[in-house]
Amino acid sequence: MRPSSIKRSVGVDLAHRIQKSRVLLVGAGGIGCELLKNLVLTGFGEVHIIDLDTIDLSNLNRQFLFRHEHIKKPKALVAKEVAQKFQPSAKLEAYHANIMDHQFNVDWFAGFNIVFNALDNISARRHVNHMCLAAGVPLIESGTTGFNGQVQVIEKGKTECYDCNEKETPKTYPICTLRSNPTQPIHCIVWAKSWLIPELFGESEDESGTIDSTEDAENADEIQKLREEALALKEIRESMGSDDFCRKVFEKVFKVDIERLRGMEDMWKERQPPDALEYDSIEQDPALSSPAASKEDRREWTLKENFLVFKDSLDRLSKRLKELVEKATSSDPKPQLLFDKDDEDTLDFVTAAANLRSIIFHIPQKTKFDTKQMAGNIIPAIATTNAMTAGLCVLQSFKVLQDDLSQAKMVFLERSGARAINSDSLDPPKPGCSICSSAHGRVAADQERATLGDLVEILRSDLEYGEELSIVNSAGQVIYDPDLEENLTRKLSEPAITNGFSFLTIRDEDDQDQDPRVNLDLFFVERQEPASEDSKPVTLQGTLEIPRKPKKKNTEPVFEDASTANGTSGLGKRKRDGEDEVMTNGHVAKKVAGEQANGDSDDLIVLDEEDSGAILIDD
Ligand SMILES: Nc1ncnc2c1ncn2[C@@H]1O[C@H](COP(=O)(O)OP(=O)(O)OP(=O)(O)O)[C@@H](O)[C@H]1O
Ligand SMILES: [Zn+2]
Repeated sequence: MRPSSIKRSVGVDLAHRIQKSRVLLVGAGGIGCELLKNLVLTGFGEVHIIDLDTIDLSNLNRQFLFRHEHIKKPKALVAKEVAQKFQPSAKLEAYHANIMDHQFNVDWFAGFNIVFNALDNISARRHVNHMCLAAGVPLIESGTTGFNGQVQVIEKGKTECYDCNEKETPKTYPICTLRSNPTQPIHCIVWAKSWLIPELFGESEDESGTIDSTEDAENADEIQKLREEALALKEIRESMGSDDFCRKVFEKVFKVDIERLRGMEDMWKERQPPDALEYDSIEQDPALSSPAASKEDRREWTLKENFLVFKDSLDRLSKRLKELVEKATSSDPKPQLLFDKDDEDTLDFVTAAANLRSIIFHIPQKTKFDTKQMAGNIIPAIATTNAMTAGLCVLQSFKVLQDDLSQAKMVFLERSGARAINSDSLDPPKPGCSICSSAHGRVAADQERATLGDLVEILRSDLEYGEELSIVNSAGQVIYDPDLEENLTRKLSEPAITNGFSFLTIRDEDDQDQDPRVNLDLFFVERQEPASEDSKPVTLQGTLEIPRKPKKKNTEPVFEDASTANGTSGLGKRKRDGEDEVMTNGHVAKKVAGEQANGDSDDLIVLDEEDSGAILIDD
């Protein structure tokens, strides 16, 4: 749009504010491409775009800034280049990087007037939420799932933050369902994707500690058997590349392991026992078929076709791993192949292996197309939902630029209700939210010298903390408390201490009658004044006020909402947690002394750790 048209549409004052603003767009995917186009055409003065990914064929149907010739190029750079053509005078900056890198520190965030989130995972969203709160920059958060979309305006101290409401936890499946007693196609798909592929081409569960027999006494025997099976597969893995590798794998997972399960008669009182497969009889079946069936992704494959695709994809993956191993030097991490829905070899392998297992357990098979959706946790992305959501983000940003938060809304897009677009008033911050009720400060630390002890000293001398304080890093690990003094001499630059120079949370553990302070999140930044010889290794930057913890809950709204709440939204506001439990960045803190704390393993396989749009399939 020409500047004169923008002025006519939104008025001179807002047009001026838009033109003067410097905004950050995080994510150049489905929503991000639409949003960048909107921002540029609306006349936003300066737009910075960040995305860590490169363009994939599957992005082209909706991420309209990208074309075939851009495949494998960085999304952020191409998005900038293409959007620049819409508005040659726009000032655009692109970063092919992870927004969670420590170079994008709180001072960098503070340089923007508004941040727009167009992300696809919870951890990056939470990170940007936290940085924006600390930097005091308004955030427009958005997301879509199929036909549903949501836009939320977040401002420190005025509205709920992204973390005020608990997020859905990822779907997990008990190990025994996956490994011994599958009853649904998804169980076989997750077995192939999250167990068989890692066992053959990645880190085996024995190395990663996925199975823990001590956790579950009832299933201890069965879990011990599963561990023995995994060890036997590890031995077979040694023969990768040999002529009989495929036969050995097949006979192990589709015959020997199945016969053992079939022998456990108690398990099959209520359902048909599994039927092991015979390699030779399938191979000798004269039925006309070939691995070319893998090209037919909408049709169910026959037993023989699954067998041939299994053999062929196992061979392709074995060759790929061999090449990686040959290229790797001794200092490189151990090469491995991981499942990726856009990687044909792993998708063929998962489809065929899952179907063979389904045949064994008398479970319906799935086509390659369906397997891709299920294994990739995909809900089809709808271009129109992304476009409408991106438009709503810009409309909400106008309220922020006009300092008129009382007019800003939580907006929902949905297809099922009476109206496609519904809105709700913004709620004030949740008093129990550990992210937005914290105080935020900045700290500079000399990478070479600064120790945890230096930081503790500054907290006591400059901020008058008492003895009872604890420090938790951004991974949720307690790195200091009065009983954990051994870390005091360790450098802040150690990953196990500061977890990548992100931020540390200081907790005042004094009793209630001592008027303890709220949690303090200290974000690492560059030193403002140049370091001199006598400058301390750790220095607090800027002024810092740390409020005292409220004596009783205060649920009064911070600002009045002038509008009437719209009750027609089927989505409604997100579930409230209503809990006061002190959590750090969503994790209950674990202590770290000496080496990095051991990750607690449980007897569940996580279907997808980070995904925000997981399909919900009941176990
Ligand atoms: N930590 C991060 N830093 C920078 N960009 C990120 C980060 N996490 C995710 N992104 C980007 O956010 C964008 C989200 O876009 P979208 O939801 O359309 O996902 P997609 O990966 O492009 O598509 P799909 O997942 O449907 O194949 C992606 O381009 C992704 O690379
Ligand atoms: Zn909050």
